[in-house]
Amino acid sequence: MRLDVVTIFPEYLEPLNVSLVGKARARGQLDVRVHDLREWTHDKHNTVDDTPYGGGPGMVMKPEPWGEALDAVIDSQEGDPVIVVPTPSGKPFTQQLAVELSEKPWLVFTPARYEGIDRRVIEEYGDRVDVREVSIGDYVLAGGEAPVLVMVEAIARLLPGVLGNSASHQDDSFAPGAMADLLEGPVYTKPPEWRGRGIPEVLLSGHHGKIARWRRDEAFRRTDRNRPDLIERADPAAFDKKDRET
Ligand SMILES: Nc1cc(-c2ccc3ccn(Cc4ccccn4)c3c2)[nH]n1
Repeated sequence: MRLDVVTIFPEYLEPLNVSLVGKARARGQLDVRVHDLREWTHDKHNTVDDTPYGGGPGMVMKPEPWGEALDAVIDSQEGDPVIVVPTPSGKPFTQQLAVELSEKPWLVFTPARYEGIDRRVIEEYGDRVDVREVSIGDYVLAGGEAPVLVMVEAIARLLPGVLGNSASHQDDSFAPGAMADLLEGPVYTKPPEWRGRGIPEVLLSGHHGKIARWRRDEAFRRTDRNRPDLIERADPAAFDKKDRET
C-alpha cells in the first residue's frame, strides 16, 4: 500500500517512522510519503491561507497550493487514490472504514489547519477520484495531522503480515465474529500475584471453553458498563452459537 500525506507540518508525521508503521515501512509493506504543502506556494511568505469569504473568525486554506500539490502527487503514480480528508464534519472513522481503506492500494491524506480547506478543492477532486471526509470523533482538534496518525495506525495494523504472529486483529473490538461490537475484556500476565492481587482462577484452569466464555462475559460486562449503545448492535445469536460449540 502507498500512503501520501500533504501537510504544512511534515514533522507532525514523524511518528510514522516508529513502531508498527515504521517497521512496516522498513519491510516494504508500506510506502509512506510525506509532502510539505508549502512546496507548492510561490510567494515570499509561502502563503497557504487567507480570510474567509462572507467574513467570520479564522482563516481558510487557499485552493491553489492544494490543487498543485494534489495534481503533483496524483500524477506521480498510476491508478486512482482514495483521498481521505480529516474533518470534524466528516463521516465517522470506524473499524469497518479502517478495514475498507486497508484494502485500497493507495491513500492520499490531506490534513488541513485553520478552519479547513476551500470547499472547491474537495469538489474538484471529488469529480475525479474517491474522496472521503472523515471524523475520528466528536471533538474539535486544531488540525488534521493527529487524525491522520490515528487512521494510518488503525489501517496499517490490518495489512497482512504487519501485526506479528503473536498478535491478531481477529478479536479486535468491532471486528466481525462472536465478539463483534464488544469491547475487549481485562487482560492479565505474570506475575501470578502483584501487590496482593491474584489472577481470575478460570484463566489458570487450562479449560479453553470456560476461558472463552469468561472472556465473552467480561467483554459483555465491560461493554454494558462503558458502551451500552453497542449492546443493541451485538448479535446475541452469535453468543448462543458460540456457546453451543464450546
Ligand atoms: N474529529 C476531528 C477532526 C478534526 C479536524 C480535522 C482537520 C482540521 C483542519 C482544521 N481543523 C480545525 C477546525 C476547527 C473548527 C472547524 C473546522 N476545523 C481541523 C479539525 N477535529 N476533530
